[in-house]
This record gives sequence, structure tokens and C-alpha cells, in this order.
Amino acid sequence: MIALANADGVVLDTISDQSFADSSAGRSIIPGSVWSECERGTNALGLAARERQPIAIYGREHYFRCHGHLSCMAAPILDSNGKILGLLDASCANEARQQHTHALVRMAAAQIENGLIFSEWAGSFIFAFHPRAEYLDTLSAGLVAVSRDGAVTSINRPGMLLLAGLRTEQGVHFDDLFETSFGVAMDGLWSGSAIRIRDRAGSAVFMVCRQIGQRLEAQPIAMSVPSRPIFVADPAKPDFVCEDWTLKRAVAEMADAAALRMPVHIHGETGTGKELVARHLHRLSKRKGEFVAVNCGAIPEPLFIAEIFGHERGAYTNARDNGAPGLARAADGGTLFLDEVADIPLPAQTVLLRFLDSMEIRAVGGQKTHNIDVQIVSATNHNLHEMVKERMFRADLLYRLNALTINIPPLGARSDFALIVQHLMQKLAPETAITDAAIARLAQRSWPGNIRELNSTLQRALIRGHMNHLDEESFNDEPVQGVADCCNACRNQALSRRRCAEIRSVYRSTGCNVSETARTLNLSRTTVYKHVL
Ligand SMILES: Nc1ncnc2c1ncn2[C@@H]1O[C@H](COP(=O)(O)OP(=O)(O)OP(=O)(O)O)[C@@H](O)[C@H]1O
Repeated sequence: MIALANADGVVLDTISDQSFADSSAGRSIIPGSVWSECERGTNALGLAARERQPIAIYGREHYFRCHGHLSCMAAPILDSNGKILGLLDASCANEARQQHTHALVRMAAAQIENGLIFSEWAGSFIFAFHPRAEYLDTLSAGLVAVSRDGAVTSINRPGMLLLAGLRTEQGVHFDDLFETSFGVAMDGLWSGSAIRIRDRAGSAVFMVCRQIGQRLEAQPIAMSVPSRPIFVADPAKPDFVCEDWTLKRAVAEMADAAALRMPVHIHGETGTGKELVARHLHRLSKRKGEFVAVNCGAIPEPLFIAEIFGHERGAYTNARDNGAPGLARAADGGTLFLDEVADIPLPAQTVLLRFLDSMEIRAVGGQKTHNIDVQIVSATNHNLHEMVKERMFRADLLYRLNALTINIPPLGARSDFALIVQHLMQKLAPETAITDAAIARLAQRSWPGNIRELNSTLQRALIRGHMNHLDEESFNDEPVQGVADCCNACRNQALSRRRCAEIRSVYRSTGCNVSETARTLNLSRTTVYKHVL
């Protein structure tokens, strides 16, 4: 049973399976029942309210013997001033208690707290931050809501912990918390990519913009906003826009491939949604294991085999102390997504081929082999057949990977362009409409960075916008073709300006190909993105 209670421990609502609801334990937790500590002695709801932290109370730990057959895990839901808004509780018969329920209740409470920040501060920018970039999408990330003039309106609990020692109350300025000023940070944040800045205590954090502040004072005007959600929650259906006829047909074929565990290769320009398609395939496969994405272009060549297939303790210089099982084993029972597969170094291609033939792996420096069961999905924006001709990619590996090939059309060629724009608008700024004329104008542009670039363009227009809708004028400042010589973040920094100009020049000379630019200049693709989009 899940119960929601107010700050005094009065149960407001419950959801329960029938047998528990009918049991004597279930009948004691009903809307209106009071679970404050002074009424019921030791119990999870009462103690969580009193201690202001998650609490689990098992069986006989309850003060009243009549509750001895209950196990309850409760967590308070706090607002950003630390006031308790309510309590969430999961209760079950004591014999059915599980440790991980406690973690789930805590996570659910944290999710509600984050959701409240988004709904309460729709007029603010909301930034996620964390010392590690891969945690930006998790509940450990700090969230800070900031008004359009840089005043902090709200910070979530993880954010307070990350900024411990600094003044975090409502009204402090972004510049009081971070060394990079609000204006300079915004230059980087509006592009949609993560920036790295230091807080005033000197710790480096990654930060990304999760919500663009609306201009709430403007009144809505009649405009084309999608009247119904674009997606319905059905795991068999893609959770991305897929109304383009060629893409729809290709995606439909994936269900059979997933059922037969056929290797699927996804081809498409950068930013067309290859990873989204790969994740959809994983959902379709209903495999219990993880979806493990490997950016093959980001792993240095000497480490590639060890990273994928694992290594034993001390297998090579700088190897992790206890060795590592490798990404292929992490994907056992699930899906291994080899992104940027064209970047796999030739020696590693041979090892990968052997693995695909046998589904057997042996860690570097190890003796034992392990059989694993993974769905292989690969992706690239390169023409692997051309690379085979140039002897840069093994033909036998290509034919092992591409039992089914999905070609994702570039954004400019998609018949569902308008739907994609509406979908991105709904995610970025659900209250903001966009005119059909503006969509038509966007459709005429070239989109070398595809949907990712379209997303950044909409973000920029929303930040610059003075109304609560976007029209043709909103895109007047957009460069129609190509890019200026340096990006906004580098414009005032003499040292990085030259480097930035070089990146942008190589980007143009490669026909706006991010991967190619990254390879030519020996940079990560993220760095290239930061400077060109
Ligand atoms: N059909 C779609 N509907 C909605 N959003 C999409 C769609 N396709 C892509 N996107 C969005 O575009 C961005 C890029 O998608 P994704 O990372 O999957 O592209 P990619 O082809 O794997 O890029 P790269 O080759 O650069 O790694 C993501 O933010 C994704 O959510």
C-alpha cells in the first residue's frame, strides 16, 4: 500500500492491492487515520514527520503491538525552504518487507520534490548540476531555479548538499553561488549542452539547462499548440516522433529483429535520433538486462578491448585496482549499443567479430571465458560500405552487425517535420505556441545537426523571445547558412577564440560533420558541439 499523508501524519489517500487493503493491517491505514507519533507511538509516518527524514519501521519496532505485523517505510516531501509538505509511505505485511522498497519511497519523494520545483517555478530557468556529468539526469543532481535576472528562486535537497557551506536561501544571486557569472553561464547553457563551472567553494560541477523561464506576463494568443499529447504510454510504440513513412516502416521491422535477437545497424546523420531508436529496440525486445550504450569514438584505442570485454586486476598499467567486468558483461541479458561503431580501431574489430561469432568473452589478463546473451545494436553516421572499400572497416564485421539496417532520414527530408517541432516545443516550453509560418520557415533551412540542432535553435529563440509565442521573427537572428567565426562563449576570450574559429572552420570544411571534425582535431564530439551549435 502506498499512502500519502499531510505534514501531521493524517493519511489523505492510499493505493493498495486488494488483499492488503482487506487485511487488518490494511484497514488501519485509511484516509483520515492519524499516524502522528503522539497518537500512535513509534511508526514510520510519525517518525518521518518528526525527524524530517526517511524512516523504516519493521514489525515489532512499532510501539503498539497491534501494528507488529506491519512494515512501513515513509519519507517526507519538503519544499525548498525545508517545510514538510506531506509524507509518502509504503506499507506491507511484515513478512513481505523488502529493503529496496525503502529506497523506492525515498526516490519517489525526491521525484515529487523535483516535480514541484518545475511546476512552482515555471517562470524560472531550471539548471541541473552535479560534479559528474553522467549524474545530471539522476535524482542525485542538484536543481537550481533562477529567475531571468539571475536571482535564485529555489534549490532542491541534493542541490543544497552539493552547495553545502554556501548561502542558498531564496533571493541569493547565481553569481553568489558560482564563480562563472550568470550571463556567461547562460551563453553556454542556452546551447543545450553541459557546461563546466566552479561553485564559490571551488568545486567543479557540470551544469545543464532543464527548463527555460517563460515570460509569464504575456497573454496567450491563438496559435498552433498540439491539443493532445503526441505520445501515448505504450511500450510497443516509439516514445519519439515517428510519423515519417520510411522511418515508421523501418521501426516496425525492428520488432521482429528484436524477437530473433538479430544484430541491428542504425544509420543516420548526427542528431537524427539513432540512440532513441536503439533504446526503442531494447524496449521492444523486453529483455530484462540493461541497455548499455558505448560511445566507441570516445574510448582511447589502447583501452578499447579492456573497456568492452573487461580486464583482470593489474592487467595493464593504470588498470583499475580490482579489474573491471567490462561493458559487454554489464549488458548481459540486455542490449549492447555500439554507438559510432565506425570508430572502433581495426585490431579491436577482430576481437569484436570473434565475440559476435561465439558470444563468449574473456577479460584482458584473464583465463576464464563467459558466455553472455546480448542484443547487439550498432550505429554510425559513416558509410560503412565505403569504409570497407577503403579497408578501414572489416567487411566480415559489417555483415555480422547489419542483419537488419535501419536508415534514419535527415531532418530536412522528414515528412513529420512539423510534429517534431511541436514535440520539442512541448518539452522545452509547454505553454509557448509556435506559428505555422515559423514552422514553415524552419523547414526551409538546412539542418546539419538535425534534431539536436533544431532543439538548440528553438531554445535560443525561446530565450531571446519577448512574447509567449514564437513566430517567423523569432528566428531572424539565426544564421541562415553556416556559422560565424566563433561561438558566443568564446567571443570575449582571446585565448579560446582562435581555437574555436579553427573548430568551426574544420566543421564547415567537413560539410558540418561533427564526428569528422572531432576526429580531425582529436577532440571529443561534445567539445565540437559546444563550439559549433
Ligand atoms: N524522432 C524524434 N522525436 C523527438 N526527438 C528526437 C527524435 N529524434 C531525435 N530526437 C532528439 O534529438 C536529439 C539527438 O538524438 P540522438 O542522440 O538519439 O541522435 P543520434 O543520431 O544518436 O546523434 P549522434 O550521432 O550525434 O550520437 C535528442 O535530444 C533526441 O531526444
